[in-house]
Amino acid sequence: MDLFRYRWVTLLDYAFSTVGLVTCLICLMTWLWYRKPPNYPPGPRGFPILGVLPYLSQYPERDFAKWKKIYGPLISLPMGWQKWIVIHDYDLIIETLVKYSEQFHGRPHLLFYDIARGKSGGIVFNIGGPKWKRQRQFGSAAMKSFSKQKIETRIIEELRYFSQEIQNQKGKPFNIQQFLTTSAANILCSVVFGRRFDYDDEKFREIVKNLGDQFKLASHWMTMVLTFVPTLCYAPFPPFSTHVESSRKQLSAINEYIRQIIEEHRSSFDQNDIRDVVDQYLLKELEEIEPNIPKDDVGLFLDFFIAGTETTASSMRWALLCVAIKQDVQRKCQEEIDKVLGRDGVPSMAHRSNLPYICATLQEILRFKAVTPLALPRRVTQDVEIRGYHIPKDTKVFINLWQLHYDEAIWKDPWEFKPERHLDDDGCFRHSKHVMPFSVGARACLGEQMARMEMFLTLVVIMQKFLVRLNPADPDPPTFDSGTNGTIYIPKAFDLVMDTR
Ligand code: HEM
Repeated sequence: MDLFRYRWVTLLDYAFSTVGLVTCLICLMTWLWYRKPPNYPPGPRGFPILGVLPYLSQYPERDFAKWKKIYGPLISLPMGWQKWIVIHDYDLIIETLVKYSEQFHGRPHLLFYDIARGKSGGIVFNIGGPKWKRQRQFGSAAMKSFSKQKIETRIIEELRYFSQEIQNQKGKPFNIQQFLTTSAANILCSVVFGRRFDYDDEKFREIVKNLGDQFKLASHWMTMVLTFVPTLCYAPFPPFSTHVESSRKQLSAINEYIRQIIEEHRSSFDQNDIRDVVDQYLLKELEEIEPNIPKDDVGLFLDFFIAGTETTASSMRWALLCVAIKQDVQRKCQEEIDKVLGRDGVPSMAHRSNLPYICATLQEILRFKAVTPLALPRRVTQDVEIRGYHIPKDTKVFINLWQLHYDEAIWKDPWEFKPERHLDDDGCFRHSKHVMPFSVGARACLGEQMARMEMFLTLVVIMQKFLVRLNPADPDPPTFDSGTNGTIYIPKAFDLVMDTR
């Protein structure tokens, strides 16, 4: 009997001490969680471990903008275990990204960034520092070595094939996504690799599809879970392991494709005849200016592909959705083009000054439907003081471009699609520094000039040749809000009817 009682007492002792220990641990974790570093920017505290994640909707940039109204333009957020800050307002964006560009030029370690980064680090996902600076300088010089004129010629050439593909649809409803992505990928290929590919080239189609799938994967809810609770990536069972593995497989297929193109260039390389960006790279490699990049690493070229294809193609899809929904805007674009170019004139960048309404429409599309509402995340590379707040090294940073584009202090009726807001009283186009889809500072988009040229010429060609309508038979027609938010904000799939004018 005594032995029985003794066992019970011991068991109860164990139970009480375990509960006590767990309670202490939870208290300690909660205390650690709620303790902010001294002088840290204000912001919502969220829940222990999960931080503010349970509060976030599918539009985190809109949630952040609501918190900005409570806490001010510089807010701190716990996202899972990670500490983030969010920067709002034009002045603060310039102060941090331009004035303190050295401190704000890093990129964080995030799941898909780590997968895409490769051995050399590349440009887009590079964590920052001297390796990034060297590759960015090379990328920037290589792009500049192509005159605007040359890039323009390649874009116009590609748009001929593109228009033909659209004409081949003969006014039947179709999804334009694949054509826009192929066109954007081809424009990049002709500048970077010196060649384009046919729209029905099997291998190229597969690569373009892989690229699109990468963005779909990055927009998947699982990516959000793995990004903010990265330990789950090491779980050796689905869906965690399969999610990461699919991304790796797709990227390695694209890498292999690029590697082959570089090898072909290497075998026909002539330093007196530099044909494209790859040749520029081989020249540098020969001169041993870039000795730290392993010869088999194609990260830099993969970056151009990832950064330059889906962004431009999705921006154009938003553009077409906007003019399909706003037929009055489409009509004004067409009237202007008819006056300046007629139905058969070949458009060029020189026509820009005579096409103010087209320029205003494009700027409105980039404001209203920026595919990069939170730019790309940055990382603080050294401790820094901003407006009296202390931001420790390695803090992760969101730049809320969406809030700038919808700021009621800057824009009247920001929720309306109104190209006219970018015209002055004489009907001349007014460039706005507050429309910033390419971001600013040391890490601003390297392809801005090319993307702007591509979007301008593509919109002019489409408006000149086609009438764009939503599919009248679509039971669930797309709206301005039919988008999915992930690495970039892309429109959901929709069909268009495009009749020849
Ligand atoms: C409409 C189309 C595009 C948009 C909206 C866009 C936007 C952006 C944004 C927001 C960033 C991040 C900037 C930051 O960290 O602050 C970026 C980076 C970058 N973009 Fe673009 N981009 C577009 C097209 C292109 C094209 C066509 C290319 C290639 C030719 C390109 C190449 C790059 C590169 C290489 C970076 C990385 C820069 C770095 O980290 O140093 N982008 N882009």
